[in-house]
Amino acid sequence: MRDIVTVDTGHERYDILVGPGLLADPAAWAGLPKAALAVVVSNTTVAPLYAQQVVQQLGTRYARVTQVTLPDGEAHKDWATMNLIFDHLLAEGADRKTVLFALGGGVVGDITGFAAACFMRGVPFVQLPTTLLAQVDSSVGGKTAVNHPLGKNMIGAFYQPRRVLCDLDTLATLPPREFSAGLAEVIKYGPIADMAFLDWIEAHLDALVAREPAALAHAVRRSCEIKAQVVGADEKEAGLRAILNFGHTFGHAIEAGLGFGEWLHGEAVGCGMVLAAALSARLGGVDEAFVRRLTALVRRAGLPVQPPALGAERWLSLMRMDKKSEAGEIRFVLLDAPGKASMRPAPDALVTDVLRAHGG
Ligand SMILES: NC(=O)c1ccc[n+]([C@@H]2O[C@H](COP(=O)([O-])OP(=O)(O)OC[C@H]3O[C@@H](n4cnc5c(N)ncnc54)[C@H](O)[C@@H]3O)[C@@H](O)[C@H]2O)c1
Ligand SMILES: O=C(O)C(=O)C[C@@H](O)[C@H](O)[C@H](O)COP(=O)(O)O
Ligand SMILES: [Zn+2]
Repeated sequence: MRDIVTVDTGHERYDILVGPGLLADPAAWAGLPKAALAVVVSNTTVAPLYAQQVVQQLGTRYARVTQVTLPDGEAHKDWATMNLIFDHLLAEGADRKTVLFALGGGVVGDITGFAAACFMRGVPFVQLPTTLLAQVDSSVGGKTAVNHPLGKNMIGAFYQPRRVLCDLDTLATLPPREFSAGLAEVIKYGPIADMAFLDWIEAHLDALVAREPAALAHAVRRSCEIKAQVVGADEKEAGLRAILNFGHTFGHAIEAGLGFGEWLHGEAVGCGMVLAAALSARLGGVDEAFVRRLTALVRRAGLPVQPPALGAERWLSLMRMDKKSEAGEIRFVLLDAPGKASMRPAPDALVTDVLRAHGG
């Protein structure tokens, strides 16, 4: 049993397959780009778990299959790690048709996608996401990047994958903290786009945490549907796509401010959504009851709701680095109403007041 969600940007079109057993299902691999060489990019944690079945599938379709194993962790989402992929591709005689397969979470997916965008000015790549976060968000939509010490995802490209295979079975080995981090991006889709989905998440959170297959399948499929629709309408974030950044202006400041890897991306986004909702309430978009509702859900998902105490000036300078800022003005994704969001500036005094009220 599998679901298919299609991303259509107007000039590129690809399928996201969602279901159990996809990595081992030959049908899921049919029709991928032809090449002499396929390269599986993974990391030291995921490769021992899943690379073998991927290599086995690819071995029936490509003359040669090689592997690059990257160090694990957000702290390694950088230029030096991406260079390991280029070193491998050049040493193995890769050409313009070589296909890269990103096997892992969002870190592997973002680095591999960016490497694919750059190598020989662009080679095809396929996303094989193995975390909840990667299945509901990062593998879809073509945002690829590495971090810079001064800012999150600062160097990157929009570059779409040829296919996304969300094998739900891989989620069985995910540590609970990482699973919670993925729930943050699932929850995100409710306040910004679909309040019925938020109701569903609240009602099925226990089933999700227990990783019940039907609940997981629905959460991944619905998340991908919402993301595919937004990306299809605004691939390069001219406007609408920014709603997918709800909670991220605060969240990325936490990640960069504490040093990448201290808080997980999903943890920072969960807390960031609470702050962004509180800021929205101060500006009249939602009421305090909605902020309490979202805070309770984020907490129930096992995510932090109290930001680190970075100090007002540090918060503001970190958030000014955000890619949505223009001419030094920070722009937040705020809720105009439950289920509806847009990008706007907010007065610094109000932002620091919200941070202070939450202990930041
Ligand atoms: N491109 C986008 O649109 C987008 C969207 C959201 C997040 N992101 C990025 O994604 C990254 C976060 O991704 P993430 O949460 O997947 O983190 P991650 O890639 O670091 O993976 C989390 C941890 O789980 C391990 N892991 C992965 N799959 C596993 C499995 N099946 N079993 C056991 N362990 C497994 C990984 O090795 C890692 O230690 C951040 O860098 C974030 O900026 C990008
Ligand atoms: O796909 C998008 O657009 C998003 O904003 C999804 C986010 O969850 C993701 O963390 C993304 O990488 C953030 O993008 P950035 O442009 O703020 O770096
Ligand atoms: Zn995110």
